[in-house]
Amino acid sequence: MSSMEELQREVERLQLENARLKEQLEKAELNEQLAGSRESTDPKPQNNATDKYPLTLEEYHRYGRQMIVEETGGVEGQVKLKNAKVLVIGAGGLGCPLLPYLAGAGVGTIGIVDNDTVDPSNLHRQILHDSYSVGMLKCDSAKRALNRLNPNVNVTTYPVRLDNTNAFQIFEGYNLIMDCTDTPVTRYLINDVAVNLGLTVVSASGVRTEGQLTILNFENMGPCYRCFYPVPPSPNSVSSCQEGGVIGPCIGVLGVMMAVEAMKVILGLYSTDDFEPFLMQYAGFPKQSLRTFRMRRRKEMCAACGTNPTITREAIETSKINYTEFCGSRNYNVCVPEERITVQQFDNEYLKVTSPGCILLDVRPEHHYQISHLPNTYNITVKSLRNMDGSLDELQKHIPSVSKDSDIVVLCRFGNDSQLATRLLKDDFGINNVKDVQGGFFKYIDDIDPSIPKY
Ligand SMILES: Nc1ncnc2c1ncn2[C@@H]1O[C@H](COP(=O)(O)OP(=O)(O)OP(=O)(O)O)[C@@H](O)[C@H]1O
Ligand SMILES: [Zn+2]
Repeated sequence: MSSMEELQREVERLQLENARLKEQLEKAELNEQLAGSRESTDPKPQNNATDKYPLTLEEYHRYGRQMIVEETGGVEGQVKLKNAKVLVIGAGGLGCPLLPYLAGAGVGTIGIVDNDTVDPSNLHRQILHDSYSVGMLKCDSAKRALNRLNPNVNVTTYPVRLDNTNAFQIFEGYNLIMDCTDTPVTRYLINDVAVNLGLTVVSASGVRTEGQLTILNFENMGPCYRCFYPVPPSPNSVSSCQEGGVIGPCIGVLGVMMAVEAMKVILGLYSTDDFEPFLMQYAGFPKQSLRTFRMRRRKEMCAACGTNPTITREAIETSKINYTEFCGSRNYNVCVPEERITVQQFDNEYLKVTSPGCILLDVRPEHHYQISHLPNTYNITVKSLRNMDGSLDELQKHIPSVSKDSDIVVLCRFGNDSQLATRLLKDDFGINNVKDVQGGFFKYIDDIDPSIPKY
């Protein structure tokens, strides 16, 4: 392990320790407050739970509307919710709508894992946070909101990145895991740790206008994530919210559906006899639709939950299982340094002076281009370029002046797609003088002209 990794581990260990100590302090303070208020105002508390009434009067009042729904099992169900310990990983697009419904329903203990801080671009969908929590740890912001919603709930925060070394320690003590994260790397890790500990996982994901939801390793007998996806998706096919965008209420619906499934698991509405593995797919656009597919049972050969598992606790904790390697990463670095220019060079050599015959090509999707773009640029996406199969005639339909001798500078959002486009233009179209702008349009905005809108 490099010294940087060691330092990172140490920082995470201390953050965990810090979270635990803060928790203890808060509990001690709360107990002191309660003792004080009992002494002064209520020497003989009337509303404590008893054998006859297992909930406090306040709890009967608070949860009355859901207790009278027959499916919840009334008071018995409410006690199950109170005793439940649910760990939510990710307080983002899924975690934000999920968490208040868990707290509101009276789930007694909620753990939240997230190392990220609130960014203004999160707020259209991560509505547990608000404009005043920008810059705060999402864990702290979420905890503050949940405490206000329902002070009966015990909220523990883990402001760390979940990884091979801390996952078992964090999961132990919880009876249900909610996967609200956004990358295959973390999904496989959560699955494998949950399988090893025999924990059920409610898992969802979504991007743009759609998403999906399932229950994994139900009661340690249902199929796991690896039964469904033994090999990870190609890194090029995985799109994040940052790249693909996301509609707030569409991902919100999935977070809320996760809360429904969590309640059903806790209340015992699924049993090992009748649980049928499923995958629910939701689309918000153009018409809202919800389809549920029946899935296969556990795979005997599954590396995690099968009869001879290779993904053991030891293999995970000693990092024999390398999730980043397993899931792979995109190879964008397809241009050599001579094919790349900095945003300063771009500004000085191409924008400030008129270089005759030079073509500026922005390869972002059209609706991105419409939000903001530089003057005198053409807009053709990488996909469209690829579909032209290297035909200069096709390219001339969009850029009439283009020839094999043209001078082309390519620009995209972050400087990844522009490299792919540079390769296509040089290798497939045979245009010799093509350069890509490192860091893309956003780096240009950051370093040269911050008055242009960024999204
Ligand atoms: N391994 C992990 N450990 C802790 N938190 C994680 C881990 N993986 C993902 N998360 C958290 O899960 C949340 C996922 O939220 P979401 O998918 O809405 O994306 P985001 O990262 O908040 O936003 P954007 O993709 O727009 O930058 C994030 O808050 C992220 O920090
Ligand atoms: Zn499996």
